[in-house]
Amino acid sequence: MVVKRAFSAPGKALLAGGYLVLDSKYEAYVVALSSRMHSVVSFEETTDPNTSTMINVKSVQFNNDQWAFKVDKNEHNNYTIKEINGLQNPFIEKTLFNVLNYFGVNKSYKISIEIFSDSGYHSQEKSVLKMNSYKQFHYHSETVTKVPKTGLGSSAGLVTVLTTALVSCFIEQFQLEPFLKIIHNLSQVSHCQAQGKVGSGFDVAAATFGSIIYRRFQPELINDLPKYDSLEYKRKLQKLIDSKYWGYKSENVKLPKGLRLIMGDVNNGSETVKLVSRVKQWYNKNLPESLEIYTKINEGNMAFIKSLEDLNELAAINPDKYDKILAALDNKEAITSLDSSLLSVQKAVNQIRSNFKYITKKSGADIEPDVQTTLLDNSIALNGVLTGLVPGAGGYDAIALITTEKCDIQEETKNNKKFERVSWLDLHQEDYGIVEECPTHYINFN
Ligand SMILES: Nc1ncnc2c1ncn2[C@@H]1O[C@H](COP(=O)(O)OP(=O)(O)O)[C@@H](O)[C@H]1O
Ligand SMILES: C[C@@](O)(CCOP(=O)(O)OP(=O)(O)O)CC(=O)O
Repeated sequence: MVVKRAFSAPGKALLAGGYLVLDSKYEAYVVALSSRMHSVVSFEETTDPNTSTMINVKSVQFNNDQWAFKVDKNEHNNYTIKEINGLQNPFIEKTLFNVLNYFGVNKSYKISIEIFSDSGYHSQEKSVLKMNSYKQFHYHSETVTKVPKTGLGSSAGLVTVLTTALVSCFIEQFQLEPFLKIIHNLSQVSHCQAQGKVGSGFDVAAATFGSIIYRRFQPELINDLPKYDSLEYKRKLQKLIDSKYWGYKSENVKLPKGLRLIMGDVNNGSETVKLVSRVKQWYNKNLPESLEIYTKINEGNMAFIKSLEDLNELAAINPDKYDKILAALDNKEAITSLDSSLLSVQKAVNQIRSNFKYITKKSGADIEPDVQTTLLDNSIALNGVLTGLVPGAGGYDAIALITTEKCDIQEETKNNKKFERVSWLDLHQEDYGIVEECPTHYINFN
């Protein structure tokens, strides 16, 4: 019998906690985005148990990209994954490798997985929009590695949603909720291995759990895994996923009512690795001053989180007052007349930005370069914009704004030279991480 299921997982924007989140003593504020990665999986047991499991993965939006993986066992009875045409996609390969070794499945399967990605992840230039009554996706004429990315975390979304699809094949009567932790832990392992580095993992955590306050796991958990082809790999992986203490925090949050996130895509290509290494170098060479700067940024991050909580509370206990202060923001009345919790958000962001500006000057890492400062300052002056910052590692890639829901940024910035480099992405913050979707919503796109 062929079983078909579908899942999706969101993209991310790290609003507070960039760089600091690499150290587990600091917390970060991560927003999940409405741009999602989707996987539709069909699986069946093969009638001949001696045939190898075959897993086909298709990403039709990217010039019909597809990979065919044959699953075999090595001399230690661990699973090996080989793309039979020599095609590369480390994110898919590592995901299959870890899920199969974790479950140690004994039967043979035929598994087909289709990947779809929402438009926010990639530049839509030279693409064609196809749709059915439920969903719409952009189709590109190039393979996935050739289409410019916007930096919303396509690989983290891919790994998370693919892990979910595979886990659903190997657990009878699979439901998401009880298995979210296993999915998260497996996805972190595969994503780090495919990236060749252990980052903070905030992107995989947001893909799994949605908008969260995040504190990382210890990188040694993943770094200490033995070599892929070793006798120990499977057992150590199972132990790591099931019984090691990970210690990460993923506490669900949402932006206050009436406020929304707007992402502006400025430039292609992320420089995260280079930026992180420059900041680390600066940090280590400049102790204890660098610690003081981090402490000030962390105070700003915590004040940012607290002021958003205060706004959530105000919206609940005094909705009339709350609506009035948001209305004031829409008309950009004198800033001083705004409520103290709105001012607190702005003050917290200023504290974060000014200290990152300092690091930018001292370290040579362009976290908030001058062009981005100008763009942010111009954006913050617009009606309905509460605050803005460079998300994640910063750099020239993107800006993130918190605005009122009424704010029509497209209209306000239309034909304005100050904003000619920005494309406002059509997305919003989303509470949820992985969700189950209906497989019939992914057919007959025209
Ligand atoms: N829709 C997709 N289908 C197949 N692979 C994808 C898709 N989206 C992303 N990937 C994989 O993720 C890689 C991009 O990951 P990465 O460089 O980490 O970018 P991002 O910052 O968007 O996560 C691609 O080269 C590809 O291997
Ligand atoms: C510096 C960081 O704390 C944040 C980087 O955030 P981005 O959103 O810029 O990341 P990428 O999508 O991986 O390029 C590194 C980390 O947390 O791993």
